[in-house]
Amino acid sequence: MASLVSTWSSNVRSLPKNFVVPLEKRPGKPIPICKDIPVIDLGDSTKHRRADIVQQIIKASQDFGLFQVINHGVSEKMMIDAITVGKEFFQIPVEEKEKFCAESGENGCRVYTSSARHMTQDFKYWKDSLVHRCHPLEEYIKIFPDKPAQYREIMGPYSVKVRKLGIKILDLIYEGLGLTEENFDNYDLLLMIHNYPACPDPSLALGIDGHRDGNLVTILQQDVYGLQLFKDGQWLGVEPLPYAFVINIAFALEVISNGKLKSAVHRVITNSDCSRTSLANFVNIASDEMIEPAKSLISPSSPPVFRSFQFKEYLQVLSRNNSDSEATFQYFKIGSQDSK
Ligand SMILES: O=C(O)CCC(=O)C(=O)O
Ligand SMILES: [Fe+2]
Repeated sequence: MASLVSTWSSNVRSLPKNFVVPLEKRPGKPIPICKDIPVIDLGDSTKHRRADIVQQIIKASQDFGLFQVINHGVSEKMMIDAITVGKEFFQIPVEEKEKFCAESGENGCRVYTSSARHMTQDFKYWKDSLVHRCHPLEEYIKIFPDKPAQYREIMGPYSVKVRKLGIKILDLIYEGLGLTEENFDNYDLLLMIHNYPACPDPSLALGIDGHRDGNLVTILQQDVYGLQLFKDGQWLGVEPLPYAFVINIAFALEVISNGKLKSAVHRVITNSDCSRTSLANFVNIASDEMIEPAKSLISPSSPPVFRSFQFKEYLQVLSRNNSDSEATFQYFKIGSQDSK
């Protein structure tokens, strides 16, 4: 049976009941775009400019946990091609698309509606997602979808460039935190392509509820408005700037920074006019490595705020908590009532 929202959404005029989110989660009144979210120019990294960029990134990561970057080294053409082919994936014939819905394990390529753990939720999010790992490319290119025809040819080089950008940003952040000698060779990249079809009733639905990402940093390309950041008790709209990437500080980086940087709580709302596509690139530490507050940031006056764990433990706790990233955050926080 056709299960993906993108397959049938244009045929429905009202929101199916199982997509109505609980009252307290509904988007509420329209949220304007926030012009204060920093936009950082990564071009020109002469020595003086580099120190300035490091400062801007650290400040944005402390104040917002989210910022945008421009002049980041990924060409406009590459960005257009990537989002176009991502959109096209959700338009391939239904039988082709739904073939990917069968579970194919952690190292496969999967397509699903709502979130990976929607089975355990009473309601669904108004989105479909395609997910696969990207690094090392020689190993993973064969699991990339073979439709649309240009998918591998476009997303292969895109993922390499985006991973490079992620490492550049992490390098700047580690410099700002005073951490050195990081070896980035084994850092992972997971790509999620989200498709949020035009929604018959955006006031009752959500693309995805408020959450923190679990990895180090997420590099997000978006086409139309929908992303919101939770800061100081309110939601702020994140502007879809052409050719910019949104950089999200995620949980593992908050842990490594011992709480100096803040992971961004964010969500996505839907709209009734058009579909929205986003490419979320999750840069992460290798899955078997320990995630823990950096030793150089720990002292008697600055004790560890989080305990050490492997990413696979994070995923287990997240799953046990029904994908509630706040409960998962508290679990790893030292001194919190929910911590182990
Ligand atoms: O679609 C977006 O803008 C954000 C998606 C997201 O938050 C995620 O994949 O974790
Ligand atoms: Fe996210």
